[in-house]
Amino acid sequence: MAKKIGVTMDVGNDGVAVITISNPPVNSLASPIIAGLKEKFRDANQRNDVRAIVLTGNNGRFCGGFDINVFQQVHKTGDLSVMPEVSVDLVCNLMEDSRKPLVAAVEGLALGGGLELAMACHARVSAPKAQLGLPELTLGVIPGFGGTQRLPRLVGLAKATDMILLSKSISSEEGQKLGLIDALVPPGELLSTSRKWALDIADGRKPFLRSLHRTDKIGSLSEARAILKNSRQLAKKIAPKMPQHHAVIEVIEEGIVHGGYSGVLKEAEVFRQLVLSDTAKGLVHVFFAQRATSKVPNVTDAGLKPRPIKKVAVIGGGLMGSGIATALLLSNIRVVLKEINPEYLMKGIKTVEGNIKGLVSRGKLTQDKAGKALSLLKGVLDYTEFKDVDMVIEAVIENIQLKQNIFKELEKVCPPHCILASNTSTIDLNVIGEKTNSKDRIVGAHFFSPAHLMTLLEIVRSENTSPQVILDLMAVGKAIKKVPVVVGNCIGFAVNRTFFPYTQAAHMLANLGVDLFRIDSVITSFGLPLGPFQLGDLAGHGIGLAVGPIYAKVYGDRMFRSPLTELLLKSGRNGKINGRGYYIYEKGSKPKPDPSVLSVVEESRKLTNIMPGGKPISVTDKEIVEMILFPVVNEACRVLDEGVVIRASDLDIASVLGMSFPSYRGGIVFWADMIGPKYIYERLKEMSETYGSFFKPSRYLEERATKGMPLSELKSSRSRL
Ligand SMILES: CCCCCCCCC/C=C/C(=O)SCCNC(=O)CCNC(=O)[C@H](O)C(C)(C)COP(=O)(O)OP(=O)(O)OC[C@H]1O[C@@H](n2cnc3c(N)ncnc32)[C@H](O)[C@@H]1OP(=O)(O)O
Repeated sequence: MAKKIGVTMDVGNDGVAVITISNPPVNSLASPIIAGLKEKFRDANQRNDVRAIVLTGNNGRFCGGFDINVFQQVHKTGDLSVMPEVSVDLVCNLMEDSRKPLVAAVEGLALGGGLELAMACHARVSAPKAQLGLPELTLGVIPGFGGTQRLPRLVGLAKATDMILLSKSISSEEGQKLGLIDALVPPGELLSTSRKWALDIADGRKPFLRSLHRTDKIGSLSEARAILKNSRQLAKKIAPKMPQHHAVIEVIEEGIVHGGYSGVLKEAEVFRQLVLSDTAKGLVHVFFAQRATSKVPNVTDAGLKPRPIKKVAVIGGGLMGSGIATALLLSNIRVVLKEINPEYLMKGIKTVEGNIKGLVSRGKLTQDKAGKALSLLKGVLDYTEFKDVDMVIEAVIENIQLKQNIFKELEKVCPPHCILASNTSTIDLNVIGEKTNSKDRIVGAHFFSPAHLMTLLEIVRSENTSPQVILDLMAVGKAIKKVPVVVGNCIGFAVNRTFFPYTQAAHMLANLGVDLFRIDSVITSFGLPLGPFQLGDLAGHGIGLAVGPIYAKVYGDRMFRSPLTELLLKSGRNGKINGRGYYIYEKGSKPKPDPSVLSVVEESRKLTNIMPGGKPISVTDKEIVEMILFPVVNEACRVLDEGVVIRASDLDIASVLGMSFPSYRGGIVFWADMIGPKYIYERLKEMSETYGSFFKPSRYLEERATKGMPLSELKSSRSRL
């Protein structure tokens, strides 16, 4: 059925015109909606039978904000003319300065431009539990319909800057306490109360308040300056690299110093600059890329419905298993945690308890909810409880035979509908299920550590996994607040496979004589939270040593065999776990670079002997970024070429959520396309001529570079999905 898009106006006998936005699913402000609003407000202002106006949204949602597709259009064309002129002629002139009172009837959500329209009304009536906020900064822009000026005038400067900088939504209940919402009424009374309110204003029984003209919540100039000083510090702390966080404070300040209207004009000017920034391009891409992951051909469009998953068994109470169990429990799913002996089981349960207590102490979970979550956990030592589980997630050590035996056993003890998932990060799913007749219900559920905090869930399908099983796991993933990305079966899957050259390249650079702490600092300046060496410390070098040969077996042609990890372990450094790696880890203080590790690096350099003429190479910071991240792009090309992901943007999301690749760079493929495949290809070619085949450009990259095509444009190729 075609979506009904438009703006309607119904004028009642009471003289109230109800203007309704319809643009499913969130009533976003697409160009025809904005044009429709202008037309209806003009009409309502001119008609003699209209005394007052109510603005609302269809289907229980007021408005999810400006249509983000328009930003994407601007990014593709660079043409700003598709951005409508709204903030003055619609929001100020036709709405706020209208002689006829205007009331917003809010339900469901009023976000971004949606809340901005509501704030331009002369009063706001809301149904309970509506979500109110200005999340524009998450898209690399700032509010553009006067929100930077009206929110401070309605809720006070400190609260407004907090909501805007942190893109934090509040409920309509909180909105009422703050003065953003004038009345809270049950949904059934929303329109009648709003109509009455509008007429009360028209008849002088209630005040005719124009938000932009208000000053009562702003305080003195010196108070305002003190608040803005704190905001600047907050922006510096939470988003040092984001231009929009700093720009929005300047815009708010303009309005405080020179008045709201001046602020509105500055807001429009700054908005136009920011919307074309690389940050906005990256963040808008990530917004759509994340939503695209929920569309999986032949799975989500096959007319299937997810089956309910009420009870899940987790095998293995180690770091991963207990993290997975925690994530499930927090979403009210019953969990059976299985271990092989009471000691390990107790340790697993304690870890789950610790995870949950940690959330309580950080204010992220109430004591009540923590108690409820823990009451859903049952520790077991045998398979009796498995007779009615809907899903099993195996999270034991990476041992092929052990996993094969477990799956063989699971086939016997679990009901036939039960999904059999493995949290393996390296072992082929076909091998894991080799000894079973249940290959259609075997699937990879690859969580990232710590599993209760990291949002990515790689759902790994083999050629035998059934669409129903994939759909069910996607639904569980969403229920436990993860972003599921469906990927194909290969060593390392999408994320670890794409990023295995990250550490390798770093080791090569260190062996070529570049200071490892400099490498980490250059990479964190680029935007990753941890450089490759600190990341290695966090994962533990024992793991690095164990998985190395597995990768070497399949990707050996492009591996740099570095002795560094082995030497590190020999010198008693396993990373954060034992307090020493490249850095020193002490409780309560930040990791400190350990200068004594340099002797280990020297030993490695002697063994590899790759420094040209025995002398350290000299590289710029830009070259360091390229030498570390272009090999990652090169592997991403292979992942795309082999069809390990459905679409390039899935790899972007996977890199952002699984590797913390900076979201404002849009993910690994988006970033590479911004630089241009040709440049990357040429640089890798030069590097491979100087430093060897580790850098050799892949066929896919070469082809894209020669044809001038972006990496993200997939041809239907050797799909594994
Ligand atoms: C002066 C110079 C000139 C200036 C002129 C310009 C000035 C602009 C100033 C205002 C700027 C803004 O408002 S910027 C926008 C601010 N708003 C936001 O950031 C809200 C973003 N949306 C969300 O957070 C969420 O989608 C939310 C609304 C809570 C609903 O969440 P749900 O989980 O229910 O659903 P989702 O899966 O996320 O979304 C359902 C579908 O709706 C789409 N969708 C959601 N919000 C959308 C939006 N704002 N625009 C387009 N599409 C949107 C998603 O892509 C999905 O599409 P499918 O995947 O295809 O189904």
